[in-house]
Amino acid sequence: MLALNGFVQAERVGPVSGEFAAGSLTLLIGPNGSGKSSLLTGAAGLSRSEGKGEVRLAGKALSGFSLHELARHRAMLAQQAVLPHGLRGYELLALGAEPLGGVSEAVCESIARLAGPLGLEKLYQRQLNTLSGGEQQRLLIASTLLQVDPAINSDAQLLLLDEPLAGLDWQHQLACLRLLRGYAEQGLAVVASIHDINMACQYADSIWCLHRGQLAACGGPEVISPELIAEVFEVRVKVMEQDGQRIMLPQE
Ligand SMILES: Nc1ncnc2c1ncn2[C@@H]1O[C@H](COP(=O)(O)OP(=O)(O)OP(=O)(O)O)[C@@H](O)[C@H]1O
Repeated sequence: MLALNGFVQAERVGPVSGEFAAGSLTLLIGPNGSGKSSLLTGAAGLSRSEGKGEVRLAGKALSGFSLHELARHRAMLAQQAVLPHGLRGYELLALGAEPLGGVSEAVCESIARLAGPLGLEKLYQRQLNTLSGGEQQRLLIASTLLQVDPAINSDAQLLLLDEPLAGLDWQHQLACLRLLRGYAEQGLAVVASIHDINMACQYADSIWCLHRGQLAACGGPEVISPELIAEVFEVRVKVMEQDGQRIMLPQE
């Protein structure tokens, strides 16, 4: 779905080549500064003046999409999303629906489907600047998901999220990961950066591990070995098995 061919962004990331496939959830891991945000920004078509190499969405160069087209084909949650001041929760969600022609009955149904898992109901009428960090993040995730909800946007192809789990409690981290899996199962290419390596191994179809701007490993959860973690993160891990699932614990 989204193909990168020799993608380079300034001196931050690349050259990187690979594909985020339709119908799959790819999770990006890597230490601070390894290039995850730079890669996501390039994949979203938000670094046109700095990016080199080819980025193609469903075969078409991303540089050939107008901003309006991009807004219908892909959505991106930035790591430090700026919240418009003075807005209430429901108004932020309405912004997510803007590229779809505004808040229709179908959009309201989509919001209602997101409301349970992301705990939105108590947030609709609240002013954004009075919300906790995690509450703001839940609204930002909802607004991003709404933009490419396959139920209301037939052009939706790609969903990119930079550290969507940051600031979320466990209940909402799991809800968010389940929603991302659901979007992938409906045919989107879903890509998110994440710092919890065990969660990445549990939920991802494919993991991309970045190290100093390069792809250090790429594939199923089995490519994430203690040796790779030691090399990339400079942390020793102990491996445990629980109910057939491998869990890595960092060691002092
Ligand atoms: N606008 C910028 N100008 C110059 N250098 C930048 C800019 N943005 C990021 N960098 C640098 O590029 C490198 C990659 O940054 P990036 O934000 O992509 O990393 P990351 O993997 O997302 O990190 P983190 O886990 O801390 O969010 C870092 O060394 C960072 O300092």
